[in-house]
Amino acid sequence: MLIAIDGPAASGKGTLGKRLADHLGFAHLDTGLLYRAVAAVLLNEGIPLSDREAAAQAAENLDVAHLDGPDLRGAAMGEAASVISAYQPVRDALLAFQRQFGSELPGAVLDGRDIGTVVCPNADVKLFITATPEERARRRHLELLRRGEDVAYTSILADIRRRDERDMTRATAPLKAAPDAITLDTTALDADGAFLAALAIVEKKRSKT
Ligand SMILES: Nc1ncnc2c1ncn2[C@@H]1O[C@H](COP(=O)(O)OP(=O)(O)OP(=O)(O)O)[C@@H](O)[C@H]1O
Ligand SMILES: Nc1ccn([C@@H]2O[C@H](COP(=O)(O)O)[C@@H](O)[C@H]2O)c(=O)n1
Repeated sequence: MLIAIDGPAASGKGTLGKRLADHLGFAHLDTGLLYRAVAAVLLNEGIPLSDREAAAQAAENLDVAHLDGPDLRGAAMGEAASVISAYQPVRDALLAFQRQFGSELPGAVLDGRDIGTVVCPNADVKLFITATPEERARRRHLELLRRGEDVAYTSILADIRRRDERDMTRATAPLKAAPDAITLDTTALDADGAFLAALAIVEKKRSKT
């Protein structure tokens, strides 16, 4: 079974994806980490994010075995990832790995921006996770504070709005719900509530197949 989760920044896709995968015994891929890792190569080597060729090359040579490290999860890397993810050759270079991850396993959960629309259009369950920008900024603010990054709430909110706008309006694989996705607004749900609501959708689908 393949579960596709899409949604805007800090909506809780990764948290939900991991929790669903752990509960169901599935593998989980946070595809945002792929774009963050490509951005990290450029930033670490002092290459401008506007260098499309260097970004494409970094994506082609990406070592997907090393997608960890606290730096990748930081605010600056999210912003940089959003810039290079708009380049078609970068997306092309990362597509095969994502598709393969989903198809060769008995169960997988992938989360990102274009999973239900481009990467796994035939996913068994498609979820589009949302929350208001203010609530998402509140969550990200708490998360960054916990990690020792003292960024102002207003700056995080502006960052989230800018990233959403860029991700939704880009020409290639824009962030949007697939026509057959179920939208889950988690503004008033905590992480447990979001998990239970998503699990109910998955279980309903499983009982029919
Ligand atoms: N329903 C929820 N209620 C409150 N906090 C939540 C909820 N879901 C996730 N969180 C918290 O919000 C923060 C952002 O969640 P998460 O990283 O899962 O979002 P994301 O959509 O994967 O973000 P990004 O797209 O930027 O990678 C985390 O600190 C997480 O613990
Ligand atoms: N399938 C995806 C996943 C991510 N992106 C881009 O990467 C940025 C960072 O992603 P996070 O989920 O880690 O926040 C994001 O803003 C997108 O621009 C993507 O294009 N497609």
